[in-house]
Amino acid sequence: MSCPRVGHIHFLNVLPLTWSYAHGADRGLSITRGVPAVLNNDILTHRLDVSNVSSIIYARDSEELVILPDVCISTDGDVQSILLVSRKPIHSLQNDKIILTAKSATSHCLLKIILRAAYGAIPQYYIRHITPEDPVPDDASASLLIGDDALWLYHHRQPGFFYYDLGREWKQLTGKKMVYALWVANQNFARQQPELLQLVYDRIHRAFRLGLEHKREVIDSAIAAGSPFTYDQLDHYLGNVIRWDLTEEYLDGLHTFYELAHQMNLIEHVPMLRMANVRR
Ligand SMILES: C=C(O[C@@H]1C=C(C(=O)O)C=C[C@H]1O)C(=O)O
Repeated sequence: MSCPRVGHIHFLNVLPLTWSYAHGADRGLSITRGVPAVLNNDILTHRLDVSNVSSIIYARDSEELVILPDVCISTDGDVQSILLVSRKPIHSLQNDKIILTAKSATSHCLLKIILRAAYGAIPQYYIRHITPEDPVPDDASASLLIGDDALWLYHHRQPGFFYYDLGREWKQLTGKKMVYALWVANQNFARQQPELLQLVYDRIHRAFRLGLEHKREVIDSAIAAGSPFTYDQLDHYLGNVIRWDLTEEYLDGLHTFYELAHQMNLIEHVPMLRMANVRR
């Protein structure tokens, strides 16, 4: 039996899973680590069987994919690690130049929806590599960062910039929860290898549970490995800010996200949320 090829976004927002993979939960899986933009591409080009991907990617290729139930990366309000850093207050952005991190897909759409629907702005967007040390290039008004870069900026704000948490902005705009990432499987893999799909699903669930049971050790080991955050910052971020449960309320938030993205022509249609057929 060949190893299922599984993608893993190695941001701190899935640290309990990363820790468990490093402690044996990766047995029998072939894991590829990467940033969302790369894994998004890898699942669509069939280089992976299952992956943690940007939630907007499912809507762009829903015929080819199924969603793993009960797991996602989401928040109810503040996210801390998806930030717009701006030289101007958000309500004064108009047709300004805004740089979007090259690592993301969902946050690009989220920002476009928020600026258009809440602030009436249609800026010019450019995708570029940006660093937290120099977040807003001289030729731009604002930048969008995600993941550990954004979390670092959230805790190390530089004077002269305005910071906007897109989880909070989304909640203000819609009143809903937001799903940033899903675990999806390629439809062919799901159909042809149901027992391997079940193995991956069970592994991911058990790995999250194990990582959360060892939360103190998980955070200590990240700090010992050089993570530039305090224990309390990560303790709060993991579980109080970032959530991993894909319940009805989160699915409702995801559906609203797809509807607004469709209204703005960011996706061709609002997809049906098709769940993989696994024993839970
Ligand atoms: C909450 C976050 O969500 C991330 C945002 C993604 C995107 O914008 O495409 C993809 C995966 C998530 O890990 C984060 O960046 O920390």
